[in-house]
Amino acid sequence: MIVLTSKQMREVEKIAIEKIGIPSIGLMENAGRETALEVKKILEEENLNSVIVISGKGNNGGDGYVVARNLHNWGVDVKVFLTTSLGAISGDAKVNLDAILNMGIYVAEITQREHLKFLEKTIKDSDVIVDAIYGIGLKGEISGITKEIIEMINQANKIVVSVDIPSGLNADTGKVEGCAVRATKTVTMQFLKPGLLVYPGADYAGEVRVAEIGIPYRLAAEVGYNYNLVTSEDVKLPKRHGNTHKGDYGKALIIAGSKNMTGAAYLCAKSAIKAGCGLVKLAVPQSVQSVIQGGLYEVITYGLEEQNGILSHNALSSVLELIEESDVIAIGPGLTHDRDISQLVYDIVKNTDKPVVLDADALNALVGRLEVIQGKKIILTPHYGEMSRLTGLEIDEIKNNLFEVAKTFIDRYKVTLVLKGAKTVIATKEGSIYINSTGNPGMATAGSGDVLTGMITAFLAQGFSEEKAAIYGVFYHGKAGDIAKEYVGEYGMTAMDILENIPEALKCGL
Ligand SMILES: NC(=O)C1=CN([C@@H]2O[C@H](COP(=O)(O)OP(=O)(O)OC[C@H]3O[C@@H](n4cnc5c(N)ncnc54)[C@H](O)[C@@H]3O)[C@@H](O)[C@H]2O)[C@@H](O)CC1
Ligand SMILES: Nc1ncnc2c1ncn2[C@@H]1O[C@H](COP(=O)(O)OP(=O)(O)O)[C@@H](O)[C@H]1O
Ligand SMILES: [K+]
Repeated sequence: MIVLTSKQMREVEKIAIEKIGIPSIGLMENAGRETALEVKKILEEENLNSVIVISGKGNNGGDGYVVARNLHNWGVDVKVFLTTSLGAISGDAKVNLDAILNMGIYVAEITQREHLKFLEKTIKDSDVIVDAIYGIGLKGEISGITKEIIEMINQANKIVVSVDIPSGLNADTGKVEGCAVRATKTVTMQFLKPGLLVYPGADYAGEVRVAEIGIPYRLAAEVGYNYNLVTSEDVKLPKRHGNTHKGDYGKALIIAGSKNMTGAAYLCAKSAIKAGCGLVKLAVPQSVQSVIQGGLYEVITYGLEEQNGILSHNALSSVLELIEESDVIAIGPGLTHDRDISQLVYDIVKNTDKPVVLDADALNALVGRLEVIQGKKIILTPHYGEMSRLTGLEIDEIKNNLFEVAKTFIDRYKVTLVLKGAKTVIATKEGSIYINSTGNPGMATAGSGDVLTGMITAFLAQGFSEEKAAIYGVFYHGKAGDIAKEYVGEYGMTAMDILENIPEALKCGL
């Protein structure tokens, strides 16, 4: 699903209005009416009837006047409060402000602190608040009286419908600019915005609905959009052809495990098989081979050179031989981290041009010498901690700038990046960003990432590009977690529960 940044949104609006000739006031009418219909639905469902619209001085505020006009026409008790003076309103917003004034709808200015008491009382007496203070025109932090108004909205414990984006949210990053409205529902115009889809923005946006306001969809391609929300529509699975055999679904080699982390290797290999890989080979330290083999009926295991239950650099030639007979490789889950492993991973990556998924300790192994991945067919799957080690950035810096961090990384290394988190972000070599829409907090459990690595590897083995394997792997991993949640809930969910629901998740894609 297409997602536009505020800059791209302005570009499509400009083309729609200036090149195509769609009247801007018509777009505002549609935006306001769509929001009003949403509010009406809520009022009817909850058997409520009074609304307060709080408008700012720009076009977001203009949408608010249209909401008020439509609700008034439908018999709703509606009042409008401005966070600015009436004289400051211009353009299409002014046209709509004049219309509601002419209709006799109540309009008040909240420009001084002494007005706040009255606003507070009106909010208290209203059932629903429409937030039309700022949209995509917000610049910098909110301060002063508007900040106090937003805090008042949040403390009121009312149903809040935000127009386009919750006021105070950065539409591009999801960052809170000083303060932001906590919406029950956000009606966003024509295209999703990135800030609504990642935290903290996603928390503030509540339920998001995209309203069609009359801007042609094709304009998104014209401005070269590069953000996408991955939904079930985007990850349809190809039907398998009858006349095929296991060789057609790929041979994967997984290099994983150590004496204290046999489970990681198990989870990863089993997940690859469950996600449809034709043949999975698992290379582990010799001394743990028999432990890991138990229960892994479908996987061929190899015990390689090791020291104290950890793979040693002497395993390199065996690994390279196994790679010769494989289509794709995954390295990392449960390897542990030491200097020998680090050199082993480095040399494996250096010596192959086949698609490789790098996870967990394989990422730690490459800290400080990432040049080796440059331009290769590589997918990295770091969580924020691993990303911090790879880039030297603080975890908070990564969390607050997911898109920027991901883009800077792929610009430099030209690989595929899966930046794992509550909202996983995938950045592709070509500079596109995909935001995942599945998954739940039950998946914040040890071994969940190993399952993901197995799934991405399986899609790669089945002939998907790195980009598609990453997108499909992340989506269906989340989907398997969502199905697991139906059975075991979030508290008790384990990586095995996710793994066991991979087949059910994949059935949804056919
Ligand atoms: N242009 C169009 O074609 C359409 C725009 N629409 C609406 O218009 C919105 C964008 O409108 P605008 O561009 O007027 O912008 P906004 O209405 O989002 O707000 C911008 C106004 O707030 C002020 N402002 C920005 N940051 C501030 C800060 N930190 N502190 C104090 N004041 C600040 C600006 O000076 C400007 O006057 C969209 O989000 C959408 O709701 C819709 O009506 C649909 C059509
Ligand atoms: N709150 C959450 N909501 C959705 N997905 C989550 C959440 N927390 C974790 N996940 C997913 O679970 C996986 C955890 O991976 P990782 O941190 O590598 O775990 P481990 O190293 O224990 O295997 C990632 O794919 C992540 O996106
Ligand atoms: K808003």
